[in-house]
Amino acid sequence: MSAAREDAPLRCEGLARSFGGLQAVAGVSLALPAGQVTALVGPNGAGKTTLFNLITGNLRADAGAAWVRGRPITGLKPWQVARLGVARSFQDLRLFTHMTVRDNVLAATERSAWFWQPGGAAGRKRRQAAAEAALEATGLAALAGARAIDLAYAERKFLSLARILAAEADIWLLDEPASGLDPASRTRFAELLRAATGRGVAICLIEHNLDVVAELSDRIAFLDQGRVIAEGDPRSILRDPALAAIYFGDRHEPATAAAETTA
Ligand SMILES: Nc1ncnc2c1ncn2[C@@H]1O[C@H](COP(=O)(O)OP(=O)(O)OP(=O)(O)O)[C@@H](O)[C@H]1O
Repeated sequence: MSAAREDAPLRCEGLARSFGGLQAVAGVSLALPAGQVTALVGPNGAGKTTLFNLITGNLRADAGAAWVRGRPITGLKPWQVARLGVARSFQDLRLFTHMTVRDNVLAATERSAWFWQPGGAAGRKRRQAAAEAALEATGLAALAGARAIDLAYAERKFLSLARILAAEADIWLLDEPASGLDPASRTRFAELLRAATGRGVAICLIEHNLDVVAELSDRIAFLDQGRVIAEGDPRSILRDPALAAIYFGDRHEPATAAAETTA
């Protein structure tokens, strides 16, 4: 194994999980380098969200292991993984919809409180400051007193990101964080990611929009049928015709395609 892989803040080896007869994740080994955005790309059902769930402890792995800064996390509960500095967002956002924007962000700081922040009044103050900074950075400060349920779609996406920012984690797992964002919001989102990688955060992003992937990612891991089948530089992966065929659902073997053409 390369030194870079060993040094990565988050690393997994041979993670696997099936549901009944379906092998959703079939032995994934992956490292997330500090200060880089890794896009997890692949067709629907490739196992991307399941992989996140295995890393964060939301699902138990059948096989394999994962480490945060060299510490084994396999078998830990989600809150224990969070307290090691892994922050995660969900496709369905999972906000506390009837709480205020500020309280949503504060709740995220509390989950990560033990190892990262001092306790008592000083800890509370620091968490409040982190929450306010996250609200500022995501453009939500003016909406801090609004209920999450009353936010527009893009604002909810930024609230989800503000929760991640406030947790002061150095590993971010983001499940389709940019989907449905208008171009201006996407630019703001890209700036926030760049600022985070500039601080050394390791980011893994599940993303279906390949323009967003090209714009945001430093590297791609291409997942298909539960396996990483290609990994590396976005330009070469996005130009690979075989991967494009898998991504867009055209899995015809040449013989089959010929047979169909002549039928
Ligand atoms: N809890 C579950 N029970 C049964 N099957 C599941 C469960 N979670 C995921 N699966 C199945 O595992 C496979 C991988 O799902 P997963 O959601 O990880 O894929 P994905 O790559 O994230 O897909 P998408 O891009 O559509 O979100 C799919 O066939 C899915 O139906």
